[in-house]
Amino acid sequence: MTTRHAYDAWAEGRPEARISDWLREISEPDWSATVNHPLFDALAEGQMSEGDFAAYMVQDYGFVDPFTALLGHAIGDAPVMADRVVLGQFMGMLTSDENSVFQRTFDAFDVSAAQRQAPVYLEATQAFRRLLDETGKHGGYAEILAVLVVTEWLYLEWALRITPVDGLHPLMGEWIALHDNHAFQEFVAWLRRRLDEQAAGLDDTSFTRMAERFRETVALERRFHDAVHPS
Ligand SMILES: Cc1ncc(CN)c(N)n1
Repeated sequence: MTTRHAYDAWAEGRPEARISDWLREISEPDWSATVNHPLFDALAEGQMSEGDFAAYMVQDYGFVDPFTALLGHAIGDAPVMADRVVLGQFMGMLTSDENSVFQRTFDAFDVSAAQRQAPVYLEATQAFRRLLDETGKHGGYAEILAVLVVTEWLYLEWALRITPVDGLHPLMGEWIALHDNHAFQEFVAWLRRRLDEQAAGLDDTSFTRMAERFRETVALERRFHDAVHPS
């Protein structure tokens, strides 16, 4: 199911076939369960308490830390300067605008020093941290791109799906806007294009490993959001 042979069979008769579309399709039902997660509806509808939002952001900062390191690996492993430029620009946004939303959320919602310095991470957060760490250290560029495509494309999709209510807390609005803007859409389109190109050149074993990493990341996204927003 995750082999190049399976992809070739899927692509036959589809002139517009893209590896990233196939990866997404073989990651169902976890993909749609994450995009349509009730956490994002609660967030957009103003139904999420400030405490729950802060708790989600504490767990998500536990994701963002090794995610930033993963992006560093991507910049280092990229085959060309043009990729380093795009990834470096995203790194700039992540470590400035996005980091600032976390810090201001922790300040605004009185997240304690203990929770900031030594947070207790849920099992799902710990599993995600391990995946990001392992992929950065051992995965190689195509596998790293597979993880980045999942994490960013999923966040773009839920952000495009929801409509924030008027009067939403400004920090919640900022969190949504970070994932629903033109520059982010362009970045996700670029990530998908580069994954399609890199995956096309992989040998069969690396191709399967990349596809499994993609599916594993989608499954972890679902698990993470189920854990931070149990229904
Ligand atoms: C768990 C998770 N996945 C993805 C994203 C978007 N970078 C995020 N902030 N958190």
